[in-house]
Amino acid sequence: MVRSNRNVLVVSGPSGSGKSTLLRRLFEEFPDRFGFSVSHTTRGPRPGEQDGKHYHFVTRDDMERLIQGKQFIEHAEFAANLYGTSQKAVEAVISSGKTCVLDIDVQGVQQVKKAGGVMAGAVYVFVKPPSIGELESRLRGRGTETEDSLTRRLDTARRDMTYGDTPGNFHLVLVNDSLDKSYTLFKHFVLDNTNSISSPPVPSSIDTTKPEVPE
Ligand SMILES: Nc1ncnc2c1ncn2[C@@H]1O[C@H](COP(=O)(O)OP(=O)(O)OP(=O)(O)O)[C@@H](O)[C@H]1O
Repeated sequence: MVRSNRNVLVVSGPSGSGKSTLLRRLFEEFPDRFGFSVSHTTRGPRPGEQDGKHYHFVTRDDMERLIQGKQFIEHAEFAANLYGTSQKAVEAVISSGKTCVLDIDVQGVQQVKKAGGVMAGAVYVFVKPPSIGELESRLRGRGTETEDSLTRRLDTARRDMTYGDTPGNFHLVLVNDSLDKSYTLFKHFVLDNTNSISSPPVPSSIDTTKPEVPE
């Protein structure tokens, strides 16, 4: 059951399912209500990137110490660098009066569910494509993938969809078919189910899962 903290919204789903597209619209429409947390990374800053704004830039030693101290709700290694989201970074968004949005992959979801602390009672949304074939054409259309990376993303997507479709893993499973329709459903679900401390999530007509998220 969602117990207390409705100020954290986790959005997950296969790469290319449309998470960024839906969240971009949400942030545009409600700039004061939602915020992303600032991640930590051990990679160096790129030109124009500011510490504390784009990332918290830290050494690997410092980051490993923080991980040992359970300061991170999730972390992962990409291209020989560590990346992660700290409890404090999420708290900072909530303290500013906003719902903190985490756009994370399924592995990240599995980690944050074990994190406790600021994640207790977070709301979980899974965005899925109408089909794997449609996902492939969107990823091709986005123009960001090589044949290799496309094959990897589609393999991962099949696994992610099994996790997303498992009852109890998400409060809302949203099939992103028509973008306007999906955005409207997403927006209403999110507005109804975040920043409201006392009541459990309202099941949506397209919620194929029970409103229960195992810890
Ligand atoms: N409902 C939709 N109908 C058609 N195309 C869509 C829809 N939603 C998103 N797209 C397109 O699909 C592509 C993938 O969307 P997007 O980049 O938002 O996915 P994502 O889940 O954020 O992926 P990643 O995890 O890789 O960042 C984009 O080109 C986007 O414009």
